[in-house]
Amino acid sequence: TQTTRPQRMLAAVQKNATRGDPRSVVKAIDQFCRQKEWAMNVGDEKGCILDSVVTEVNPATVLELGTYCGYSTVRIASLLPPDAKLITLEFNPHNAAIARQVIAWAGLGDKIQLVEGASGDWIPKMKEKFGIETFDLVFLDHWKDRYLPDTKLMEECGLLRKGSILLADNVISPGTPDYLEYIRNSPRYKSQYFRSHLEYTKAEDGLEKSVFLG
Ligand SMILES: CNc1ncnc2c1ncn2[C@@H]1O[C@H](/C=C/CNC(=O)c2cc(-c3ccc(F)cc3)cc(O)c2O)[C@H](F)[C@H]1O
Ligand SMILES: [Mg+2]
Repeated sequence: TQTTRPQRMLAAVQKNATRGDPRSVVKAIDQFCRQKEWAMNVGDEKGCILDSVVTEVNPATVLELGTYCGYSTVRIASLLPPDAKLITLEFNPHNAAIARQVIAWAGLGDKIQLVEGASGDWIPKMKEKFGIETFDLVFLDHWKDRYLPDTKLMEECGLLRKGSILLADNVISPGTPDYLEYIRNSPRYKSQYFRSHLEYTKAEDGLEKSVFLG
């Protein structure tokens, strides 16, 4: 029977990456996507920008919206300090099942909490379910028309503090026009665009980094 792309991506990790070595997992996925099949991971070029933001913020609490197969989850978690926690939300059960295995292969299971469910349902429960006060870093990479409503929801739920960083993928391709318009014009954020390319292609894309000013 036919396999899915996430299943083929996981097979590439299990074949080419070393257990317990997150960077080899990242490398195996990038190689798969360059040589075999394109997939919507943040990728190696934008991934370097992601790495530099994670390293600069050195977050104790991270929220990722949209796990997919866990590429950016592993990339972020591999750079976190010892007691840091990363919560990643994924509402497609098949994607979640693949991502759990990618995360396990990388040996990062104790740093990452993958929650199978929708951001809209889980953002309001972060405090009561996970004892999270606020997030130091949020990586937005789920449905592009949900970036803005979920950002407003995080504000309303008090999950952002003065200095919290939002990092949004795909603000050019596929694009998140309503989010960009809001975040760049709101007096509550200071934003910066990091120009790059759509993963594994020459098309333009970039990451928008925004600091919540409180
Ligand atoms: C809405 N709330 C959600 N809660 C939990 N998990 C969710 C939620 N919404 C989606 N998910 C989960 O998050 C993932 C969705 C990622 C969507 N990503 C993209 O579409 C995306 C698209 C391109 C792209 C660019 C050009 C082109 F020609 C074709 C594609 C590039 C990118 O880097 C992307 O990230 C996952 F699949 C979904 O189950
Ligand atoms: Mg993306």
